[in-house]
Amino acid sequence: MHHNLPLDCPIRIVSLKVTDVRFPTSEGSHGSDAIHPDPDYSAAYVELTTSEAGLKGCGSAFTLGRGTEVIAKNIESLKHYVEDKKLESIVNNFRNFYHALVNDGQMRWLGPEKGVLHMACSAILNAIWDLWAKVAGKPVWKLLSDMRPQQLVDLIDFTYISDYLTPDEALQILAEDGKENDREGYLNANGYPAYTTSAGWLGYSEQTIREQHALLSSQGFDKFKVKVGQNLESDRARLRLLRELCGPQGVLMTDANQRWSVPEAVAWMRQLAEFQPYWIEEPTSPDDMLGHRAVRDALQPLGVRVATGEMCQNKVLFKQFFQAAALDVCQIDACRLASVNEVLPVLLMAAKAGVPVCPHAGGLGLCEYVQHYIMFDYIRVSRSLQDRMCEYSSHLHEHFVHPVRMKNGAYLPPEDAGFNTEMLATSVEQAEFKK
Ligand SMILES: C[C@H](O)[C@@H](O)[C@@H](O)[C@H](O)C(=O)O
Ligand SMILES: [Mg+2]
Repeated sequence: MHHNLPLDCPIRIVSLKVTDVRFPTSEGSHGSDAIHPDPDYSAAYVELTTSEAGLKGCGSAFTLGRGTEVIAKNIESLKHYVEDKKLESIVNNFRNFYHALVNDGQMRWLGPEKGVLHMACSAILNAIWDLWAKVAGKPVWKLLSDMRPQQLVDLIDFTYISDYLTPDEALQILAEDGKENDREGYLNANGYPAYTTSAGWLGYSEQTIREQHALLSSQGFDKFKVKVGQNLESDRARLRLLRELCGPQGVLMTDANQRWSVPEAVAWMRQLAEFQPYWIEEPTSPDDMLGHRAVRDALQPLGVRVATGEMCQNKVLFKQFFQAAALDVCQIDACRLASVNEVLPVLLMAAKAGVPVCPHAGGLGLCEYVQHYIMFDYIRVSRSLQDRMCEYSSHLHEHFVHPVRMKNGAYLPPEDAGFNTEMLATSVEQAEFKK
């Protein structure tokens, strides 16, 4: 593998520090849905200090408040994978490093590759990617977009997925096509299309929905997601309101956050179909592939797609969702999948399956992460914007050193080196949860 860092002296990771940060978003019902009535947007926030003064890698796992300390503890148990290691030795053998980390012989019993432990791995890997991109002097999407196909394939651990995607197939998908389509230029000029959830949280009053809709449409948004699943009459009222506000051309999505059984999902969505929802997100358990498939089959005649993925535990489950044709829209989550090394194969499997990827981004820092994935997906993987849009929520960006930049309801490609995930020191200090 030849990533070859442009370094004179190798950079060593000196220490890993993890902080439990929590913001009281539930006070304003921001982020609320049918199954999470009081989310406090939080994170286990990792900082890797290095032998280079002032240079650090920052990453996180997004959480909802209580329980963040559990992920933080898991991260501490994995410290020795990075402390006193050279960055070069990690990224030049990234596939092996990744495999060793997510398969730690003792910790693995708590997973494998799922739940708290996998999110802990994600936070650590996210911080390594931030560090690598900073050292390379590029934003992560650009670091990836500039890699040769083989370099990208070398980042991927094909364990448990090679029956669906082989390294050769991955190479073929990534093989550079002519530069005649200037997709990077397109993104710089127009940005990547987004939709927003910030007018549709379940706990918002009619007045808040109206105010948020007015504000967000003045910022150029014309696609809105509405939380559903708690009360049918209230769902119908809120969808009617947003349909009125958006007009017949506006795009409306619905999100049930796993609230229903399969038959309930179908019956409930039949009652909402007249408002023409573009998709229903997480209609049932995130682990129930065949259930999703049944909902998809039942709703197809109504023109309602099935979206899922924010709680899809790993690349193996995503593989099965593709194999079972159980989803129309793939919603990767940047802190549940274990960073770039696992998002990459999911993007590639989605491309093989012909499924658009529309990342999940309601949460702390998720917009900052996923913008890198959509830019890269457009430039090197799917090479398409057809049926694609990335979630945007407007909360807590002010706590980041380099927050997302939006223009006319679209994400502009990030320009700063790194993963845009470094938080302001003052914010970390203020939001640190003290027991
Ligand atoms: C608790 C969270 O805000 C979720 O409601 C949120 O991530 C949501 O599912 C989304 O799709 O944005
Ligand atoms: Mg959702």
